[in-house]
Amino acid sequence: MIELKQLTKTYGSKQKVTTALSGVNLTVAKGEIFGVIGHSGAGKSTLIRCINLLEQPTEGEVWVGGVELTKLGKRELQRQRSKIGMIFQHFNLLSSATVYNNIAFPLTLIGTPRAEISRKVNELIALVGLEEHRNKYPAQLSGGQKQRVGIARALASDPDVLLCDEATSALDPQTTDSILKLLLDINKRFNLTILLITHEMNVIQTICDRVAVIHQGGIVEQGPVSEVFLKPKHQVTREFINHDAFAEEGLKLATSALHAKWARIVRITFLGAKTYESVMSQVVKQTGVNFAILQGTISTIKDVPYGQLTVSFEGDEGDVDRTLTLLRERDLDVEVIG
Ligand SMILES: Nc1ncnc2c1ncn2[C@@H]1O[C@H](COP(=O)(O)OP(=O)(O)OP(=O)(O)O)[C@@H](O)[C@H]1O
Repeated sequence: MIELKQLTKTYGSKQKVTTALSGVNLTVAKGEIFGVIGHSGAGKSTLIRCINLLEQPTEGEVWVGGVELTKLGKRELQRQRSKIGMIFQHFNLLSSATVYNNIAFPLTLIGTPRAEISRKVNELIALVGLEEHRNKYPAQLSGGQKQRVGIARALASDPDVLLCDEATSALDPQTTDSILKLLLDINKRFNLTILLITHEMNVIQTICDRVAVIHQGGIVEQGPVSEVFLKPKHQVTREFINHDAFAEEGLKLATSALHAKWARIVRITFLGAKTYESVMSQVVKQTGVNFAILQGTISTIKDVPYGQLTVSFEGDEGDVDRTLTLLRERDLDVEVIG
């Protein structure tokens, strides 16, 4: 649905050139929710603005819905852009227009008949749950309600693609959750392709199918969210996931407190239904080794459960090796880390 080929964007003049994007290749499938995560200045905004050509790429191609946007003239580009909705971190609403008129705005611009506008806007107001607020102005709304108006406005022209530019970054965690649920709902309901940029790992984990990590204008890692987050390869990805220095410190402390003279420290990753199975206890019963849990997480990636345990196995070396083999045979990912 979206394809970026060797996308490069530089700013500035010959004296001082800033390369915001360098040779980016990315493909987003129809109906997918694709997240791009990166630190400040990594190139996220530039990337998303290049997709609807709000920013003109310096080199490379942008394809949306099988059409190469970078080749189009002004009028045809305008037409294709109507199929790409966008929402923003600071909502970008018209402060002097009501909720109803903000949502109606794109339809009014293209001369849609009044009755049709009324039907469509009422439908969208119900979809985003703002029935009680239709005649209010943006200043009378909370952040979450403003973003709901932004989403309804973006959907007014029945887009195939929705671009989300840090859409929840200005919202508190609870409101963020409700907006993410709404995005997930419209993705499923309309099979809408969503590309979002964020610096929040929680956003990716909650709604994205695939993720790309952007650093210094290049994609350093991409793939299904579970793969990238459970087996991060690049340092920047690790920073997003491996989070707190506390986790590392905690592991060091736990390791130094181990009683056994000999222990093997292992990170075990469970994905899907396996997360809730009693595989560990069955295997250690069989091999007779002891274990201590040093660290652990059980959570979900989108709606798939996963668990990650750091465990120290103590006992006869051969028995511990057999334990690891049996765990691998039960399809768990087992990584020896110490
Ligand atoms: N209009 C501009 N003129 C010159 N340089 C720019 C311009 N816009 C962005 N840049 C530079 O391009 C690089 C990427 O910026 P961009 O805004 O895309 O990053 P970002 O990942 O979205 O950051 P943030 O999360 O802070 O918004 C930065 O070095 C930035 O300073």
